[in-house]
Amino acid sequence: MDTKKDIATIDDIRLLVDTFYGNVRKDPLIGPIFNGVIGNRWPEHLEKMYRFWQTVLFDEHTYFGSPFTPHAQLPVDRQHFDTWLGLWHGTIDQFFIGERAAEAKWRGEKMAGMFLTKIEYYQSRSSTPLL
Ligand code: HEM
Repeated sequence: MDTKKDIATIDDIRLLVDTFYGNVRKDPLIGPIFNGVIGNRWPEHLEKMYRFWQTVLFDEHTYFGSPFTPHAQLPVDRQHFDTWLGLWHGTIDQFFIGERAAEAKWRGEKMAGMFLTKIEYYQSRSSTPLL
């Protein structure tokens, strides 16, 4: 029997975010990038990401910031975003099914696509982004 349910509470978001970044940290391609920048600030990053997804999925505005800014100068390309998305979709599917689960995947895809487009734009011009 399938006991999966939709993403419905902040505890669901915590479970999703904690498991996802646990997988991210262990990934050989993107793990070192995250760990290198975040270092010992993981609790702070996770708290921020709970608020980010709470804002995106539940329309409860607890996240304030500019999501793209910390990504602008990262040494990443399509492969890194594909890895990120593979882990994101895989973690969602591990626990959840439903409309919000589908929206979380779709939002992840949209943001990853937008970040990649901007990063490639800056890289192709070797310019410093206007933040
Ligand atoms: C390979 C892909 C990615 C890498 C390597 C990456 C890396 C990072 C790192 C290192 C930070 C922390 C910066 C810091 O606190 O010093 C960060 C923050 C963040 N990331 Fe990503 N990220 C990736 C993809 C994404 C995607 C696809 C999303 C959106 C769905 C996202 C959303 C965010 C948000 C909201 C923050 C917090 C921004 C703030 O400080 O307000 N990231 N990311």
